Parts: sequence; structure tokens; C-alpha cells
Amino acid sequence: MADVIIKNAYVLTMNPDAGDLKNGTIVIEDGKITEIGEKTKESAETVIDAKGSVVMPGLVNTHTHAAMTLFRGYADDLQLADWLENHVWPAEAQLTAEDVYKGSLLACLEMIRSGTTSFADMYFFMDETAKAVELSGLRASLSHGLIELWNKEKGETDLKEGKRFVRAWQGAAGGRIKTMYGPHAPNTCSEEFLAKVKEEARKDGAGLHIHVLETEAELLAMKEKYGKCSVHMLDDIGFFGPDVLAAHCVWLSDGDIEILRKRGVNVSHNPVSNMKLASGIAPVHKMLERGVNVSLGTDGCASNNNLDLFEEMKTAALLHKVSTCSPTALPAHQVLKMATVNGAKALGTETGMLKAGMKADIVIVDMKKPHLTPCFDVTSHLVYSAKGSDVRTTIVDGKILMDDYKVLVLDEQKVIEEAQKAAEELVARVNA
Ligand SMILES: C[C@H]1O[C@@H](n2cnc3c(N)ncnc32)[C@H](O)[C@@H]1O
Ligand SMILES: [Zn+2]
Repeated sequence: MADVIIKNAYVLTMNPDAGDLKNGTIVIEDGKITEIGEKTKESAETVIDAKGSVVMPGLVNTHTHAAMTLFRGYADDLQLADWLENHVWPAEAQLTAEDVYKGSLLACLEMIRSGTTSFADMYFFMDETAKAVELSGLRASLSHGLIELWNKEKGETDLKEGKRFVRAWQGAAGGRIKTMYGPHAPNTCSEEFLAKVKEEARKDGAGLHIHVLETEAELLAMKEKYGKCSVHMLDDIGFFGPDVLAAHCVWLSDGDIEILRKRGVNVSHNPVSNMKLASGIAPVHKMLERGVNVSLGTDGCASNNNLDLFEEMKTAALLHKVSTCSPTALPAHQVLKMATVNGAKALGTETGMLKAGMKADIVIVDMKKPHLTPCFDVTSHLVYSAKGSDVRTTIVDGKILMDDYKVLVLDEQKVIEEAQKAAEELVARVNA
């Protein structure tokens, strides 16, 4: 007997070899999709009737700082450097492990509610984020942020903690947790330090998560310091490879795009954060055209201000249409692929597609809504009209985390109340 069967669904497989099923059935056993088709002879303990809904791969958020949910709306409408140095970092200096746990739980709850099944995170007190992921049932690639800031000693301490974290949690939570090294950015970490981090990551077989060319200020600072941009500097020290997840990549030249393509670097595009901080417009259209793997991320809640990847999809589609003056840029299907297939590739998970043998990371979107009626094209609706709050059921690794809008894995009210309290106390400490 199978564990879960989903039936009577419009199945958006994202599998180019299979296409969609108008009235499909998915069988889940031992965390995996074992069958997908029109009908099944199997029976299961749990049968979900998904009539009137769309079943699709869970969304993948490839760049977050989960615990920053506590800073949602804390410092809006500022330049990145001012925002980070004068607002975010002083506030983060007051963070405790408990705060990070509560903020991460809130993030997990928000992601479960909005159809995100896996995410890549870079932050501090990462044991706490890992515990929140373990409890909430999500899948994640986690890294401790390494911010050397021209202080060798700080670099060493951060790297030591990063290594401890990588080793402590690699493959934890039944394989749902992967760990990475998280050197913050080429303008907050030195060349020597970045080379060292790469070497440690190689030894541990772990990936690397880094911010790259988010702002013009970074580009100018790098040119002044090294006589070349971040991408060339990172390439020259042998940093790049398919094990690298590079967030933002806004200020790229054509030559930089070619380097990213050649090295198989995974790019996380964060349109809402880039727009809110006015960092610029990443050349996503060009990257996709040249074959770079571009996925989607929200960034932290202080620069977004939520974790809703549906909103991110729509924003990506619209931003690149207006920036290229071409309504054919980033069509809905391509954006949906960025949020699923490309994200899964970036994190190296067997997810992002509904196909027999893949891990069962699945979401069910309720289409019986005024803003989703009528429905001529499911893909169009998911990108241009649906919201995270239309997700009714979220499944990760075959386990149902939210069933028909009811979150089963967390005490929702308690998570919200505790995060609210932690955030208030944190800001009181910052202002004291
Ligand atoms: C891991 C570190 O990254 C910081 N952080 C959060 N958002 C951004 C961003 N858009 N660019 C650079 N750093 C950021 C966090 O505030 C934390 O200090
Ligand atoms: Zn970030």
C-alpha cells in the first residue's frame, strides 16, 4: 500500500518529456513519487481528492536569510550600504540563538503556507535554522554567513564556525538538510579568504553560497581594489564551479555571463529585493539565453518583505519585460521553470519536477478562486494571478506539512506570537 495518492488533479509536471495531465493521479511512497499517470491500481492510507486544483512541484527559494522575518518592515526605503551597515548589522548584533530559532520557524511557516518546499539560506546561529527546518519538515541548503570585513581573526572564527556547521548538519533530517559554506560577498571577504573557503568546501564536498555583484558600489569597489570585477576575481582564484550558488548577479558584463556559463555557476535572481533596494536589473534574459542556470530567490524579509515565490515569479516576468521593452521576454513557463526545475538543479535536489523516481516535494494550488477564474492556461495563472495564499496543501519528502490550509507540523498561532514577541524585544535591545 502506498502512503499518499493525489487524484483528480490537473498535474503540472514541469517534465518536458511528459507534459501536463488534465485529470491525473500521483502515487507517493517512502518519500518518492512512484507513479504518475491517468489512473492507478494502488491504494493508499491517505487519498487526496484534488478536484479543482493544480498539483505542481514545490517551489524552490534559492536565496533567503530566513530568520530575517524578524526584521520584516524594520528598515525600509534605504540604500543597500546604508541599510546593511547602519541598520541591519547593528540590529543583527543583538540577535540571540533563540531569536534565530523563532524567526526561522516563522519563515518555515510562511514558506509552507505559500508553496515553497525547499530553500537556500545564509545566516547566523544556523543550528537554530536547521532545528526549525528539521521540525517543520521542509528541505534546505543551509550555510553560516562568513563576513570577514578586513579582519583576519574574524574571518578565522567565522570559517571555523562555518566548518563546524557544515559537518554537524550535512545530510541531517533524513537527508532534507544539506550544508554549504556561505562567504558573504567579494567586497566583504578578501581574495585570500575566499580562496581558503573554497578549499575547505572542496575538502568537505560542500557547496558555496555567496552574494555577487549586487550593487554598482560593489563593482566600483572591486575595480578599484583589484582592477577587475567580482566575477573575474572569483574566477581567477578558482572559486567558480557547479557547486556555487551566486545570489543577485546584477552588475554583470557579457564577459561575466560567459564565465558563469562556462563554470556552470548557479545564479539566484532576486527581483523584489533588487527593486526595493534599487540595486539594479540583473541581465536575466541574457543569462537564460546563453544557458546559465538562473533560479529565483526572495532574499531576506528586510528587503522583500515576504517569502512568497508566486510574487517573485510575477515580478521577474514583469521586470524583464519592461527592462527589455519586450513583452515576449521571460514568458510564464520559463519563469515557472526558474522557480522549480532550475532551483532544484541549483540545490542539487531530486525535486522540481513531478516524475516517477523524484522526491515527493509537491504543492496543491486551489484554483476555485475569483482571481483564478476563468482558467484558459494554468501556467499563466500561476505566474500572473495566483498568490502564495492560494496553496492549500504542501508535501515535502512525501510528508504532508499542510493539508487543505491546515498546517500540521507547527502550532501556527504559537509560532506567530513568539516571533512577534522576539522581534519586539530585539528591537527594544537595539534601541536601548
Ligand atoms: C548573511 C548576512 O547577509 C545580510 N544580507 C541580507 N540581505 C542582504 C543583501 N541583499 N545583500 C547583502 N547582504 C545581505 C544579512 O543581513 C546577514 O548579515
Ligand atoms: Zn542576501
